[in-house]
Amino acid sequence: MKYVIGVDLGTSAVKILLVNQNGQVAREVSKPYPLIQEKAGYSEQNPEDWVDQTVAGLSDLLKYGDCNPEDIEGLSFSGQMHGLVLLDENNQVLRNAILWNDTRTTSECQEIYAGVGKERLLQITKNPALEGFTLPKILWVKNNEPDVYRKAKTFVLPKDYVRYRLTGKLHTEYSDAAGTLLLDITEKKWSNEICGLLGIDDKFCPPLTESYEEVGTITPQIAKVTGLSTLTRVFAGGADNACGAIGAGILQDGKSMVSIGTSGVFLSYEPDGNKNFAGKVHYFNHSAPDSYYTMGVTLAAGYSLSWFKNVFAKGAGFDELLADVDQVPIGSNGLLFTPYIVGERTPHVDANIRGSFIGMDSSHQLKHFVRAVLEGITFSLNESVEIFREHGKKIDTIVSIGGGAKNETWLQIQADIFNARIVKLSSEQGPGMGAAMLAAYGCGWFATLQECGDQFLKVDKVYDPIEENVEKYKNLFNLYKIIYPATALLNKELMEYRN
Ligand SMILES: Nc1ncnc2c1ncn2[C@@H]1O[C@H](COP(=O)(O)OP(=O)(O)O)[C@@H](O)[C@H]1O
Ligand SMILES: O=C(CO)[C@@H](O)[C@H](O)COP(=O)(O)O
Repeated sequence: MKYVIGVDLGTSAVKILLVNQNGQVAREVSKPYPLIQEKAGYSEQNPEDWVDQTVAGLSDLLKYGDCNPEDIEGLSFSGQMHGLVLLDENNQVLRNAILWNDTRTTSECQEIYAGVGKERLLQITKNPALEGFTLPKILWVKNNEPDVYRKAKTFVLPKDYVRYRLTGKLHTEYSDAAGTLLLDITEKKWSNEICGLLGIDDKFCPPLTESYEEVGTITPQIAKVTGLSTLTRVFAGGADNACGAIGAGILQDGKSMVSIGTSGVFLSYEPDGNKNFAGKVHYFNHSAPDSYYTMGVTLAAGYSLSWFKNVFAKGAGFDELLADVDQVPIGSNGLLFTPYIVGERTPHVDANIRGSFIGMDSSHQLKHFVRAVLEGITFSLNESVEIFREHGKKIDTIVSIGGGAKNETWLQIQADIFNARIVKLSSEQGPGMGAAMLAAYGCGWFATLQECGDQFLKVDKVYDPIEENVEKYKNLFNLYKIIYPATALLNKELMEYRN
């Protein structure tokens, strides 16, 4: 039997899947790493932690999996998007990576608009300047850490750095380049115009390739420590949402998915880069050939739940924490939660907004708060679904992936709030599966990714919306939407009290 490996460099952990030629997951390993949050709005990770944990995970996979290393034909990557990894002339890391959920760059976003112009930026990149994207982070280092910036010769995205350490070859690929705000996404070229207007040397941008291109093989040194073969072919891989979409079978017009990982995403396939959403949703190159996707992003989706668990139920597992939520009625006995604990992106581009529990009552117990958190995260994603529907998209079926797809009650809540059929696949690890599919396609096992999906992806269960619940949630959603405008000013004023 032949195998491929998909490495998903998530925000909470690296998750590695060993997948056989039939698409069955033969073994999976997960290795966590910490977030570094020095101040409110800051979010960093040490790239060395990613490398160490990926190497440790691959070693475990090889040690305890019963497959011959030579039978692993290909390996590819999926990675958290937008994170800035700055490298010097010897490709040494210059500082911690600044992540996608770091919002320190509001003034750099203004600098981008002032230098490039809002309209021109949207024409070239199809996206607005958001704090989470890579370009504002590059400018932040330029403005605030000039000594570090002077030494920087190039940058890459998180999974590109790990791939570099495994192969010795440095690249990025279009799906992650699209999230930098430096790519002309329809021309598929770094924008010399944006670089020029913002004083960035265009040699600073790394070489570009396609997600399914072979970029190298495993170095002898990495082969020695992990047990991998130096013959295993390495393919570039993609942004986690592009890979998640591949792993959820979002490969044709009309297909949509929701992903609840650390962030939350509602994503829809686009056959071309020519639609106009006026920057209200993100518009990026897909990792599948000649295609795109659009998405709305909730910054703290699964992260709101893990934050809640760590603060109020430390030591409990997710299954234990969620065990009673099906006994709590819709609306959590009059308790609403907004998941803005690190600011928000869609539909409210606001680095200052913070979360709320509205309607706390002395009768509320832990389970009411937990259900309110699940409902609030899902309401936030429904604001993205609403934008797509307002733009004429028909959304009646949504594939659900990520950690949030592990819980049955939450899947039914998704069906009822989105008013759409929710499909759960046999593996909820969309991004890792998408990376494995890119490797399988790159190895020539299938003529198209679609053919690979037909073989690899299996529906486990579907959840249909329940009419009575849909009606109740429609009313609650209208109340939920009042919270943002009602709390925006309050949260702005509270900014000075946050460290
Ligand atoms: N059993 C579970 N039930 C519900 N949610 C879960 C469960 N396990 C994990 N999660 C949620 O999934 C999130 C992690 O999802 P994952 O897709 O692994 O994230 P990432 O790719 O960002 O590292 C956690 O923050 C948590 O909110
Ligand atoms: O910033 C975005 C997308 O624009 C995030 O979706 C990141 O790509 C992180 O993903 P997860 O770790 O939550 O999967």
